[in-house]
Amino acid sequence: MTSSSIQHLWPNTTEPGDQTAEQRALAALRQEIDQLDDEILALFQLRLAIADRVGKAKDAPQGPHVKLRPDREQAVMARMMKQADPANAEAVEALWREIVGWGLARQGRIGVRVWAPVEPTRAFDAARLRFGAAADLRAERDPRAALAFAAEGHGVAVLAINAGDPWWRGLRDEWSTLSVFEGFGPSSTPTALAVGLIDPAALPKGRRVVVNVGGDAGDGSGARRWGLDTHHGWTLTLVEGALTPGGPEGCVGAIG
Ligand SMILES: C=C(O[C@@H]1C=C(C(=O)O)C=C[C@H]1O)C(=O)O
Repeated sequence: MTSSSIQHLWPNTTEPGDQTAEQRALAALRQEIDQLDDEILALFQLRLAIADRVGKAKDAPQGPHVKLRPDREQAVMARMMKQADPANAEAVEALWREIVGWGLARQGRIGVRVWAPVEPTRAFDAARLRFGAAADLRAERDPRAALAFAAEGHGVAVLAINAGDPWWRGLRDEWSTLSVFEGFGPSSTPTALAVGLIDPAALPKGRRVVVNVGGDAGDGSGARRWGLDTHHGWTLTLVEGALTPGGPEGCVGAIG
């Protein structure tokens, strides 16, 4: 095929002068996007390199904790959401979760084991949104296997709050090194919790998760409490207020 016949088939793609005003406007906008993409790419790669350096500056994995820092991630997300145009809030949240997820992956990809016997895709989707594409997500059939995975420091577990298996009781005894650091659910009352070997100092600020033996009398402070589950005298509760993780109140984490 000769070049003249190509010009004949696509007459408007040859010379800029042959383009319509609409095509020129479109090309100019795409050029703007290309330039922005170049800037975003340069900044993203710079951010990844800095996340790498942050990882090297941390104690983990020599220490007992995973490199994930929920309090820092909470602060990064809050800063971005405060500045974002409300019309873009959903897009900014999803994108920054990805950005932070890849920042963490620079320090070692995180494994996530999900146990959710009812509506497993819902918990899986929530975990994917929270930890991003960089995370290695897998379903578990047994909550104990997910907890063991987290307790061995390989990654974190996302577990449904399901009366069929009150795994959360174990956070007071055999899994006491693990902390709850995230809640997932359609409302502010979570239906699944994320647990991991999180440095207690790095737990998010906000509502505390409490596992109590022998009912939920409260601590007398009048702090608001939301009961999440009860099983044979054990309760799983959310409490507003700064209880100390590992303290006698039975505080096993925080979900912000
Ligand atoms: C970069 C860090 O490590 C991880 C990655 C983060 C990020 O990319 O912003 C934030 C918290 C950590 O989970 C950090 O701790 O600051």
